[in-house]
Amino acid sequence: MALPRPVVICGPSGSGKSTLYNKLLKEFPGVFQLSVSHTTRQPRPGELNGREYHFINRDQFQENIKQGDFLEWAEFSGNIYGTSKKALEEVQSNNVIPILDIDTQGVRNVKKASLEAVYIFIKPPSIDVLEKRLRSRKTETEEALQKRLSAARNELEYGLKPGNFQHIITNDDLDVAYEKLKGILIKSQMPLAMATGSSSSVVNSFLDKPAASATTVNSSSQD
Ligand SMILES: Nc1ncnc2c1ncn2[C@@H]1O[C@H](COP(=O)(O)OP(=O)(O)OP(=O)(O)O)[C@@H](O)[C@H]1O
Repeated sequence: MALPRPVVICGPSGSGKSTLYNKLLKEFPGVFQLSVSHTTRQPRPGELNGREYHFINRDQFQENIKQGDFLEWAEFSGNIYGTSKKALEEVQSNNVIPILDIDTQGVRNVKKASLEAVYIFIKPPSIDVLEKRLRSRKTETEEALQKRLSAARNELEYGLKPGNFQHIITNDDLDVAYEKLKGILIKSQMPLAMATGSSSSVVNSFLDKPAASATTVNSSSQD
């Protein structure tokens, strides 16, 4: 049986990726699932192995990388994070559509693995708006915020380059951006059945369909 096509959601920190896919997960429970990454960092209080992350040690992670078990991996602040083929297949084998939240480096690597994914880039309306949103999220120190803004410029350069993503959504008005996301998923043959709430037909409608042609959609009202 063919497996559901993963949805790759990428965009600079603060562009609204998690806000958008969390709406999707909430509106369509059992249809989508976030793929659980592996990490060498220690679990934080309340985090469960296999739920927030698969927690493994560095030796094991490096061994798994050697074995080719990871679709993509990267090191941040002294810890390795990555998406394993197995984690993705586990979601797919339950006939659930995996969502991958990865950065542009991860996208480059996932593309090498020829994953038949839908690639969506979330773009902030501007760097100024991105900065405002990150500041009001109040999750970063000034230094971390500056790092994220500087990384954002590179992410945008890759994300907006024609051909790198099948779809680009400008996250201006959240509700409009979310409707655009759903529209893209419908065009990608997934959720004709979303309206019916039937997860199996959602997944079935998503199987073995050709990649949608490149589109750029904008959540702003002039769109
Ligand atoms: N369209 C929008 N209008 C206003 N605020 C928004 C919009 N979309 C997201 N936000 C807010 O912007 C902040 C950043 O969004 P979010 O945390 O979803 O970004 P992210 O891309 O997942 O970031 P990260 O990669 O750092 O996890 C959040 O506080 C969120 O509530």
